[in-house]
Amino acid sequence: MSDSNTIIIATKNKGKAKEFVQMFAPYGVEVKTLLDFPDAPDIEETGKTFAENAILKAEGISKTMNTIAIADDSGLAIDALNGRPGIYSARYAGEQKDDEANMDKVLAELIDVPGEDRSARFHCALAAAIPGKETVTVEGTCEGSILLERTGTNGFGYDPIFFVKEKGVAMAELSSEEKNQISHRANALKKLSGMIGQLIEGDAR
Ligand SMILES: O=c1[nH]c(=O)c2ncn([C@@H]3O[C@H](COP(=O)(O)OP(=O)(O)OP(=O)(O)O)[C@@H](O)[C@H]3O)c2[nH]1
Ligand SMILES: [Mg+2]
Repeated sequence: MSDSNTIIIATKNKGKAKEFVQMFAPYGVEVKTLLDFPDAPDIEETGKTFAENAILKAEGISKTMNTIAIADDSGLAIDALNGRPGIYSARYAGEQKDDEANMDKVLAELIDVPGEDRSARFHCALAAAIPGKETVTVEGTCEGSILLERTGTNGFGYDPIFFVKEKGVAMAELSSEEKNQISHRANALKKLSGMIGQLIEGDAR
């Protein structure tokens, strides 16, 4: 199905796909996503945690495509909203998964919340499913807060309204190289880096 230096990421999200392509490049690994396999099934995200959903997606795709698959389940947890949108981040403003509508909803909900109470963090769970082996799950976070208005044009999702504590700017003001060093996704992937060799298609079988 693919070359030996290829990893399948079980995502249909274009923003995530682009980041994984860049993050795996230093390992000499080519990334394929479900955007390359339009007939891949939609796996229902019925879990109660990021990790449960990542496992459902990784194992679902690994089984149907008979391949190693890594899935990402991620989202934004806002303290003043008791952790919402959390695992519902993609569809927060409705089934259409509209980033602009999702940001508008968050900004409206926080309209009366002052700066010091707008703390938030991105979460990312990655699950790596290898046929015949136990699925491995890792998690990463990125701390920050919710800005009063959109700032910057890079990235995807909620990046324009997320202030990155470590960098002192909006996530959408970071270049992709900068985001991919400090993001929740990058922090999770660092924990998988020791098993990249095993995850390359073909090596584990
Ligand atoms: O500003 C952001 N910067 C990020 O780095 C980021 N990572 C995740 N998110 C949000 O969380 C949802 C994931 O939901 P999710 O894990 O179910 O993915 P998805 O449904 O978009 O695609 P898939 O991977 O399931 O195919 C996404 O749609 C976004 O709204 C992000 N927002
Ligand atoms: Mg999803």
